[in-house]
Amino acid sequence: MSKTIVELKNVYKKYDDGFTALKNISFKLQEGEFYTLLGPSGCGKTTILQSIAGFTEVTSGQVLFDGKEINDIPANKRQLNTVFQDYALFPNMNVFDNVAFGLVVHNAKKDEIQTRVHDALKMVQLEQYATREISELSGGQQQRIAIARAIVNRPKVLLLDEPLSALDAKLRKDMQYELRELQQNLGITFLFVTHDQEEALAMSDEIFVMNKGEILQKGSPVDIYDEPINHFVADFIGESNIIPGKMVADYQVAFLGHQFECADAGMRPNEPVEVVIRPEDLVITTPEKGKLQVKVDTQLFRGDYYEILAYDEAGNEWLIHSTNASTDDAIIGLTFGPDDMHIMRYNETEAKFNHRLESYEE
Ligand SMILES: Nc1ncnc2c1ncn2[C@@H]1O[C@H](COP(=O)(O)OP(=O)(O)OP(=O)(O)O)[C@@H](O)[C@H]1O
Repeated sequence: MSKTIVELKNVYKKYDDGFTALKNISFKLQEGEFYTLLGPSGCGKTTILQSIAGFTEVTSGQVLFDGKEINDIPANKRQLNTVFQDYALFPNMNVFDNVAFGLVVHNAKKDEIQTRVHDALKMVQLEQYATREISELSGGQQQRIAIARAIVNRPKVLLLDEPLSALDAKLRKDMQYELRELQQNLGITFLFVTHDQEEALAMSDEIFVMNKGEILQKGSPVDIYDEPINHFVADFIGESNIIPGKMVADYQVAFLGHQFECADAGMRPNEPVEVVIRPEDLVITTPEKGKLQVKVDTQLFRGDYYEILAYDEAGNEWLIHSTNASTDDAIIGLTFGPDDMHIMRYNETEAKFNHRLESYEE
């Protein structure tokens, strides 16, 4: 049974100018797991990290570490470390001295510093770079040194604020693999911040989706992708077609003048809903065989699939991923199964959504 290492209970943060950056944030981080705070710019991700790190005071609520409240414990006494977006390395020190810095400050013994710096550099595969100057390293190597510097103190929790955002696309992908592997090898809890949904889906055990100072949904990448709680989450996580409809009865939804069997239940008869269908779940067929007919507008070749943009008669936009090209202006049929549709209730909270899901899955 894993243990809770960090917990936020009903945390609010109001800045001096009166702006409320965090509204009633509660979550638990278990030991050894990889968590991601995901949301658009300005939603409060960094403010959460700073509240845990001790760089900002919360206005109300509790921050707990290992079961004890740490609201009044200064940042340098907290058993965690932060990796910043700009790495914050010391340019006038070499790699060894950068990584050793935290240990030197804590008056560690010389041979212990040697061993621990060596171990940390080995972890990030840069042990042969100890005497290099920071300016002689690539962006990816500097990133790894920043991580080595953070793990040398063997923190129980590592906070990472958009640590990959300065890297180019290819290196960023490589570093995603490396970071995930490093986290698994170290067994440290990672709390990672990003506004990149692909990065969050690829790396995390659990994602907290945020918007405007609130956590809208918590869950595994698969849960969040397959069962988004509302329009914002469905739209923010991956691409989706979101069509207004109504729930006729349990497992029966209607939209665009047709009724379809679906996999959702627990709503009022005729309740207005939104139907989410992911572009990769739509299959193109002839207009006669299709459950819906749409007219192709444009298409883009994306390497391993075509991204096809089409419109239905009501003017709704449909995004379709297909391995076959289509023809501009062609009328095509679309098919999809009951499990390819996810039904969202307007204004449903995460707690109510989970309760509804449990009630009909039992
Ligand atoms: N010192 C401050 N005083 C007033 N408002 C602040 C202060 N620091 C941050 N904010 C505001 O709080 C909100 C949340 O900021 P935060 O940096 O946590 O967002 P974020 O999700 O990390 O954004 P980004 O992805 O752009 O880094 C923003 O609207 C920001 O303008």
